[in-house]
Amino acid sequence: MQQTSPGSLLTALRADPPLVQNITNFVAMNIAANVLLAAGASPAMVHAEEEASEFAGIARALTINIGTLSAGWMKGMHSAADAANRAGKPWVLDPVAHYATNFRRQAVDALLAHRPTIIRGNASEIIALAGGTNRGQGVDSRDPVEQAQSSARILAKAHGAVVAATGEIDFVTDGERAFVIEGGSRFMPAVTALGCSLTCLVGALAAVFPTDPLVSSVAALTIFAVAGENAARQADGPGSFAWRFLDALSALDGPTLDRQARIRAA
Ligand SMILES: Nc1ncnc2c1ncn2[C@@H]1O[C@H](COP(=O)(O)OP(=O)(O)O)[C@@H](O)[C@H]1O
Ligand SMILES: Cc1ncsc1CCOP(=O)(O)O
Ligand SMILES: [Mg+2]
Repeated sequence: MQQTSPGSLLTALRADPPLVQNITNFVAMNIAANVLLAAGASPAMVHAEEEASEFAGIARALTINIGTLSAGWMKGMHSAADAANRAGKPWVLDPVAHYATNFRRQAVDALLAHRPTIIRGNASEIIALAGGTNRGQGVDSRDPVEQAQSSARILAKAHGAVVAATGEIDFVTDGERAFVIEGGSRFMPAVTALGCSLTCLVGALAAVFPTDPLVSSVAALTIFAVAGENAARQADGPGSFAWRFLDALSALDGPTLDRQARIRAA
């Protein structure tokens, strides 16, 4: 097992569970916290403007998601992103349905000014963020990841961030290097907030290996791909898939992850 393989990073996460602050949405809070616990991390859903920046000083990584945005939450997001940057900690942006309304578009523009370490979105969100025409509907993607790859590369260069575009396959790039990760299950987009939960896991892996957020992002995407594949084997539909996914995440170990990983340079 290489020192930076997904399996070795999962083992490192379990050995020293990172505290991850998530400013996420009402839909995602519960499942995302359970996903982080099943993976072995310590989640904390902390968004109030009175404490968000103080907490960012304690946590090893921060994730910000605009899924159920309101004006009060924006203040917490800005102060937490500032605090994470000042402390040199990685933070991840999930621009949920940012193309849907002016409020969301403006919020994402303002958050991008804080220079996220990693941006994780579905294919439609990544295409739209780079100014392309997308077919997304609300929070749901309707574009193939293949079409988001050039957008992801453009965004990565423009914002100095790692950019992950997810869907049936996943694509991740820092603007120079790029990888495709295969796996997962058709049930995944049928369970709400799994993408939001993945964003939180991307934060957890960035905390474990902050020196190379592309490598840590590949690990997080691979963990989801392999756990999703394993959970789907016995799932009857989205309901049983959801609990089997948590079980598959918690059962996954480093060597198994590396054995099942399907990652290729792109
Ligand atoms: N059709 C699919 N087949 C396999 N995995 C999928 C599929 N659609 C999404 N996924 C996986 O589901 C997770 C969430 O991605 P996605 O659905 O793109 O995000 P979001 O929930 O933000 O729209 C990722 O791990 C992705 O690889
Ligand atoms: C349904 C919904 N509505 C606002 S946020 C949200 C959850 C979106 O989760 P995901 O982006 O992971 O599909
Ligand atoms: Mg999403």
